[in-house]
Order: sequence, then C-alpha cells, then structure tokens
Amino acid sequence: MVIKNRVLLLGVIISISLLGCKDAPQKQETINSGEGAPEVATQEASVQDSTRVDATANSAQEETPPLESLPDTAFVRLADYSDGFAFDMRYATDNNFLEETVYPCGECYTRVKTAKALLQANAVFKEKGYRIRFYDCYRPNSVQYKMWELVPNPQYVANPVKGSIHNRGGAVDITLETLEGKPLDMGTDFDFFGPRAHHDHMDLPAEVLENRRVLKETMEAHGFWSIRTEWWHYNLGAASRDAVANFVWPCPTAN
Ligand SMILES: C[C@@H](N)C(=O)N[C@H](C)C(=O)O
Ligand SMILES: [Zn+2]
Repeated sequence: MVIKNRVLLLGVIISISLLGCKDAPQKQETINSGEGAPEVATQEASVQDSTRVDATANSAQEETPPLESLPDTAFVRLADYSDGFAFDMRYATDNNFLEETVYPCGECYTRVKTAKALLQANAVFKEKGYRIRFYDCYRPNSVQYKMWELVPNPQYVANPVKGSIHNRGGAVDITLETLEGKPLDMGTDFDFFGPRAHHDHMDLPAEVLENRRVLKETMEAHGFWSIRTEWWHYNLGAASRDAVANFVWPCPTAN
C-alpha cells in the first residue's frame, strides 16, 4: 500500500509519540501538518528506542498537499514532490560505516524549507545534466547516538546531545549522478572519514575537484553550507535552529 499523505500521518504519529533518546533529556518536537507553525513541546525525553511507525496506522489517505500550503517547518517525504531525484539511502542497508541497517526503510524526509531548496538546486543540476542522489536526509536523534558511539569525532559525526542538523530535518548527504544514473567521481565513497574526503584536500584528479566544485557551488547558492571534512554533507542554514526530532517515518507495506 502506498501512503499518499505522509505529512498528515506524521502529524498524527508525532503528536501521539514524543520520543526520547538514551541518556539525553532534551527538547523534542511535535509536528503538526495542518495550519500554522508546528508546535514545539518541551518535555523530558523518556529512555526508549525510536518507535517504528507502522504505515497501516495511517487513516488519512489523502492527496499530497502542495508544499506552499505547508508550514516551512513541517516534515515531508521528498519523493512525493519530485521524481527527479535519485536515492541510495545507505542507513537503510548495511552498506554504511555502522555495517548495520539502522533505518526500517529507505525514505528521505526533510523540513518543507529544505525540500524547497533541494528542488531548486536540483533544477540547476538538471540543466547541467545531473541530478542529486541522496545517501541520507532527516535522521532520528536516536540513530545519531548509535553513530556517535562508534565515531565520537565531531569532524565526522555530530554530537547527539547537541543534535545534528540531520536530526533537525535540514541536512542532507548527497552526491551527483548523470541523468542516466551514473554517479560522478567524488574521490571517495560516502562516509569515508579521512582527509581525502575533505574539501581542502586538493591532491585529487581535476575531474574530482570539478565535480565537488559543481556540487558545492550550487548547494551554497541555494542556502546550504558545507562542512570542511565531508564533501557529501550539506546543512540548510535556515534549519540550524530548528528542534531536534526523533520520529521514524512510515514504510510502505505490501498489499
Ligand atoms: C555521519 C555523516 N554522514 C554525517 O552526516 N556527519 C555529520 C557531521 C552529522 O552527523 O551531522
Ligand atoms: Zn550528513
């Protein structure tokens, strides 16, 4: 069953379940999809793992609402708004630095403002013969804890107590691929935690440097900033103060 209105579904689910992160009482967010800005509820987080959200819980099977009708801070499923992106959601597989599947399925959720900026950036990439391929989008805060346990190095993994901008729905891990689906050479794989992935590492083939430049310049022109140590990571500046979230998205179920 394909879920038509994941925005509304999330509104219901998140209102019901404010999720906590291990050892980290902090602000958690209630996401409303209807009128007005999302409510931000402050409460002590309980010690529990992320809740899996069962898509069968969805009672609101409605059409996808236009982005313009939603508050900028609502969460949306990006694929509902364009079929012009490619997805390789690594944390929904064990092909990632954790060597473990930490997502129930590969979905890309972001805040509305992040989605709008990504759609515009992708239109520019398309003119150049490319499109964005996503490795990661919104990431539950509980997963950030798992990552930090393995790599407690803020150069490569944001401290979960402060929260990553991924946890705020404003960061994406991406590369570029051709419109035929061939990924551009960026010099390292996604989540290669070492100097070769740094933006200031210049000892790379000219083609790689050019590919990174195209990605960085276009993303920066659309409100994103990069971090020095990861060529794939982009933060939407306007999302850096949004609340940390810890919901898990619904997954499609077989009919
Ligand atoms: C883990 C890596 N893909 C990443 O996103 N790192 C940044 C620094 C983060 O955790 O926010
Ligand atoms: Zn990232």
